[in-house]
Amino acid sequence: MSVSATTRLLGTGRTRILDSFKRISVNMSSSSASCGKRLRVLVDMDGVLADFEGGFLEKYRTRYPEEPYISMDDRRGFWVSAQYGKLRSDLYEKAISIWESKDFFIELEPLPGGVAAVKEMAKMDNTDVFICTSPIKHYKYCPYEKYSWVEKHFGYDFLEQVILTRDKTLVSGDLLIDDKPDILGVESKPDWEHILFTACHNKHLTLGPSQRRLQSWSDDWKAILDSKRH
Ligand SMILES: Cc1cn([C@H]2C[C@H](O)[C@@H](COP(=O)(O)O)O2)c(=O)[nH]c1=O
Ligand SMILES: [Mg+2]
Repeated sequence: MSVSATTRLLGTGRTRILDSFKRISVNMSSSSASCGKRLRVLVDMDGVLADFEGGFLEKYRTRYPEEPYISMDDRRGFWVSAQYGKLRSDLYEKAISIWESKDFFIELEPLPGGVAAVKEMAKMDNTDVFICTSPIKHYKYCPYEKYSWVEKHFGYDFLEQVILTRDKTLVSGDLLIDDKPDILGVESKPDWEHILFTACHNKHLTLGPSQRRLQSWSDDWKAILDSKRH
């Protein structure tokens, strides 16, 4: 057999061995997650830790004082822009102009109890917490300000825990605490259980029998975490 054929054969063998190792390690990691060695919690940012709706309304009313607005009580549906667009078509762009502006994301106020809860979660035994948040495509300020917001409220070291993605279905975890009712992406069966965090736009929705809510950070988030530990 030629040297190159032997090298190819050895290469194939090595690839097979590496593949077997990968399969074993993937199985080990998924089984250790399911027997609860470490719990991985993904926590959304806008509408869960940062007050996107409150920040939006305040800045929209300041910039467009003559225009109609939608109070928090009247908010329906996840997309603010869609509801403003239904109110009057040109308000769609006006709404978007608010969160595309400099300082919108960094100036969002923390929602009550969220920062303290996540800090506490991060200190719990066998628990990994990540802030999993979707940046807007107008990327001039948003991604930078999302990192800055985490540094401002959690400290520099917590930047390790930030996941910026527009597709949360690709992220693995046991729980995703998120205010968006439908979290869709390329993965049709994400690993995580979605816990719907109550917000002005979703509080009227009736959930399916197996779906769970976290009403606020005063609600029993520890019980939800414990229910996923084995
Ligand atoms: C309401 C609303 C939000 N967005 C943007 C703003 C945020 O970057 C994301 C939501 O992120 P999350 O991780 O799901 O909280 O969406 C938007 O583009 N249009 C809207 O109406
Ligand atoms: Mg959100």
